[in-house]
Amino acid sequence: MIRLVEWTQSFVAPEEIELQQPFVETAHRLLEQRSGAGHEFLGWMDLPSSFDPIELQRIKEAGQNIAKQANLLVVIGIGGSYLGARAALHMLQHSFHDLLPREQRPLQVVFAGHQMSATYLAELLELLDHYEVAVNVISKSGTTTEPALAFRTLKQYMEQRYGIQGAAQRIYATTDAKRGALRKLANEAGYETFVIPDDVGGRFSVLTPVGLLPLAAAGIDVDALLQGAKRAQSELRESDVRKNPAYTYAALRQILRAKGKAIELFVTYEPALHYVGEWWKQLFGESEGKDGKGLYPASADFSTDLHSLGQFVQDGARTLFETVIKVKNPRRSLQIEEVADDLDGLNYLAGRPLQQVNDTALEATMLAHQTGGVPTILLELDDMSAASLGYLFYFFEKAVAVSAYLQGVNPFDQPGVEMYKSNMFALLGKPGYENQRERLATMAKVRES
Ligand SMILES: O=P(O)(O)OC[C@H]1O[C@](O)(CO)[C@@H](O)[C@@H]1O
Repeated sequence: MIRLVEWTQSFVAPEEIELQQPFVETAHRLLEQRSGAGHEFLGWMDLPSSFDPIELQRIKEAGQNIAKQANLLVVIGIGGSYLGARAALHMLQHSFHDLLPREQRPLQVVFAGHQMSATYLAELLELLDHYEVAVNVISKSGTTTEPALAFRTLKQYMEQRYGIQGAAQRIYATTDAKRGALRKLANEAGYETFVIPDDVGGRFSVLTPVGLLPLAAAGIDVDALLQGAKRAQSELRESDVRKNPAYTYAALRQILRAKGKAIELFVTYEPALHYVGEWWKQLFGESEGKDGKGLYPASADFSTDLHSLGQFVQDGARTLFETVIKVKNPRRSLQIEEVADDLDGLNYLAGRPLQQVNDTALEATMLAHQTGGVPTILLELDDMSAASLGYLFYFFEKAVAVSAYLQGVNPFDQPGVEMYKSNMFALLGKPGYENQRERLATMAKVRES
């Protein structure tokens, strides 16, 4: 479902990949034997094959229930508790889902809690009265400020509108089995709850209820998603770097990093994959960007961004390589028509599928960027189905785990995210952060002087 089609061999020779085999073998063993750094967070590896069928059924039923109760589902979460569902909906639903006639989109999903913008939240609140609303609040820790604040506001809205009991029947909480503020609140309020397993970190949680419940509510085939991931789980077991495309990709990235490429640009030619790029950025950024190491994960939508970033990619600082996703069989096709006057001079393309032009743009760009000193890794995704997306999720999860081990870091922690949070708590005056507040005040004075 994903194939590694080619990479720029003038930058990385096949023998260089083979030389990685002993290191890949070690990384593979660390994963399979569950003995590497962060091994307590390897639950994602078996999720597709070991998902509890009763729990899956409960998720699907809750999804159906949401779709009956509501025509608007507000999904509250951030990072790994947000991006997977958003990526899947954006890729699998109609490109103009929001514009479809009402009867063709029985349930609309919107997101909140993925930032702290008052404008965003206030304008969302303004619209809610026009819909029947349900809420899925998702937080593994239950303490993340952004979703917690959004939920405080939404909970109040729901209770005022539907009453405390009525609101409780329309609020679904996805969180830790036992710990955290959200678990406590959900238990006390009597919400239906779903568990994010202890051994699955946020950015690896798309195939848990975190991703599956909103997707089930939106009518996405979650069985197919899991089936695709299951296929990846069984096909990406091979320890040979030449035979396992996830490992070839991991090795290529690390070789390119060692050659001074500091930025990986995730490129798609299908706008529907835009949020897959956003999901991918968190997966790779949080897993690898630590101990002063890592590739900076960036993303771009081509050919759109060729007309904004293209100049830099072709000709700017030579610190980039690209990972390009080509969709082999996109959802739709469209033929370019011949017109009598040919005023736009495009008749030379008449009779050809528009997709052919898109594919040619991809090829032309790869050649141009290679000439400009930008290596490319080309991945091909079969199609834009739920099964292929499930495969893609698992492919990148496996790749990042091995890549991070090759790089010598723990793929499953994110210590660097904490500093902004604790600084913010100190500046906001949260009890317990008084010392830090003083330190920040001193820093501010030094800056002013
Ligand atoms: O689900 P939670 O615990 O609210 O965390 C959301 C996200 O925030 C982070 O902890 C980073 O701030 C991510 O790792 C995580 O995916």
